[in-house]
Amino acid sequence: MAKWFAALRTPVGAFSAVLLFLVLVLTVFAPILWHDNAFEIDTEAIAQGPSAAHWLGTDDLGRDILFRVLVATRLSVLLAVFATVIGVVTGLVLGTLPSLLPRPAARLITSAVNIAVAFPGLLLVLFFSVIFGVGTHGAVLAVGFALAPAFARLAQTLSASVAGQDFVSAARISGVGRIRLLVRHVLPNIGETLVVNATIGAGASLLAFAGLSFLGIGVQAPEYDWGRLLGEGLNGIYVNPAAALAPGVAVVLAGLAFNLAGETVAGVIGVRTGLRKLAPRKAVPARESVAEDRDDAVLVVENLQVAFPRPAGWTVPVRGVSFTVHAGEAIGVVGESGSGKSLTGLAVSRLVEAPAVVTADRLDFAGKPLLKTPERESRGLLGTSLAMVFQDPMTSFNPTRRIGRQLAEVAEQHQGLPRAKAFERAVDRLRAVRIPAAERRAKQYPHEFSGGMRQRAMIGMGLMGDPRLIIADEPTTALDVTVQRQLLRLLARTRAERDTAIILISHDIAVVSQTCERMLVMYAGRVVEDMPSAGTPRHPYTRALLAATLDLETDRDAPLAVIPGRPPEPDRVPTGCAFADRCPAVTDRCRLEDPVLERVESGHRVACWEASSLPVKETVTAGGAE
Ligand SMILES: Nc1ncnc2c1ncn2[C@@H]1O[C@H](COP(=O)(O)OP(=O)(O)OP(=O)(O)O)[C@@H](O)[C@H]1O
Repeated sequence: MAKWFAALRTPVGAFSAVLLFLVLVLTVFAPILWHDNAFEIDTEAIAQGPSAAHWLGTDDLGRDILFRVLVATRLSVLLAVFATVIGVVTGLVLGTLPSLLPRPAARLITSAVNIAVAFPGLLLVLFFSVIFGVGTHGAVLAVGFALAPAFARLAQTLSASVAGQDFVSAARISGVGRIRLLVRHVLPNIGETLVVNATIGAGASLLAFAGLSFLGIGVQAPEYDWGRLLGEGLNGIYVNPAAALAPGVAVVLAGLAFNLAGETVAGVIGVRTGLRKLAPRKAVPARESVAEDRDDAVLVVENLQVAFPRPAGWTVPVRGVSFTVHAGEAIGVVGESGSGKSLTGLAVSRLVEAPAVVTADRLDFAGKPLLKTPERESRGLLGTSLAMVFQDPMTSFNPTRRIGRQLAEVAEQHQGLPRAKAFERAVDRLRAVRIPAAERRAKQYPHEFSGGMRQRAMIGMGLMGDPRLIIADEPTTALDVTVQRQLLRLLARTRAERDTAIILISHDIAVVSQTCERMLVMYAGRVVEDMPSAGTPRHPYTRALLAATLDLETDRDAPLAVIPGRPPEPDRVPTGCAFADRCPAVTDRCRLEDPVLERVESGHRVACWEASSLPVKETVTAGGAE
């Protein structure tokens, strides 16, 4: 509810609410209050301009234009609403039927919808008007059915995206029928987006009605809506321009009310129809101590924050991260899901897009301050000197283009190599990452590669330039253990041969400690420990993470160690240390003050007030210190 109040306090939200309220009040009360005034004929004042008696003048029969415009609100709005309901229901049926019908019938419907979507809306309205006949009923059906294809396409796309989700597959496997699947699992998940689009569709149908009535094929006399009034007003525009302007303004304001209301609802429920620029949140949690800075630093990050706008304020999933990566160094970033590991990697690579806001006191890559360098220049630098390897090797490549060409594109773009030379280099890089029969493989599509080969090709793509840093975000999660090893070995070899630095983001603290000499432990958007992989952890969270890791020496009969509780959501981080609620060593100070990341010994920083008082050798587990 707070979100709705917050949305109503924004200028767009407040304006749309007031406008919509006015339109609804007029829809209900205008015909009751002013019906007689609107029909009263004043033979003394036929086709006159504005006067004290008739503020917007009179029509050919001497009827008051202002009252007629106000009374016409009901018919205009109701017609638009009816047509929208017809459009949404028909669209929903057409959009969801393909998932229920046998394949040939489904294809027929999908093709029909695709063809209908290709026609301009106005043409469809005119086409259906001819079929359903001139008049109010014909116009409602015409506008309604003309809206349907767009809704059908939207419903199809939305249901297809939901149908691919694991919970739908799980329901299907457990034997849930198609109709139940649709009603219970698919529709509830697409309802919000459809409602938002329906609100916006109502604005469009209001305009369509005005157009039809204006052309004389919509509402017929003696009934009248804004479109008819507009048509009549235009006949005498030189005598009384207000007679045409007033219904025109009414159409625009009511359309605006529907569209802005849709925009506001979309903002609250998270369906964005446009970007809003907001200033980043100011509040910064306790600054971490400044990162070490040596001559060979490839990346220096100081007080990095990533914030996302929400209707009720800002959520800051990365809250002031500082670290340095030196040439040839391998750093692991570990932490539970949602701790901000990936966002940190993406922010460093400048891949976090608006409306998110990335700020940092310092974000230097290869000596260049990325946040102050013009985008073109920083793109060029990152394109040749930074490589990213993502978790899902299938989505890392464009499925419609051959692997070799995708690699070659990097050299064409950033090094200006001609097409043939760039392709040669691509083959050479594929060979360097041990892709067998590289020349043949370069001509294949991503789906012809195995998962491990795709990841190696991704590293190959990074090697098209001369990377000084490779950021690998969970690169081995989707791979089996043997392929995982090969990939980690390839990263290690690349690092040794080229002095490339590596940031390995992973859930798996064991993989990180084997591959990297240093690790950053992240919790709730901050680095809580920065330590040598072979060192002894000081932070209770790192200790608990290690205790919860299984290895061959783990006692199979003992209960599994777990960290009690859950990390806080980014917009509900408590005051003080974010780990306090789950920490066995918590003190009053922890709940009040956020600990600063401080050096405890050379190359080891910890953000914990109790780090120095905890015995160094102890392992902290779920139940507390042992
Ligand atoms: N585009 C976004 N808009 C809003 N919040 C986001 C967005 N992307 C990420 N977040 C939030 O930021 C937080 C950190 O996300 P991030 O992906 O960095 O976590 P992570 O530590 O990499 O987790 P995982 O290991 O599951 O990938 C999460 O709570 C996530 O919901």
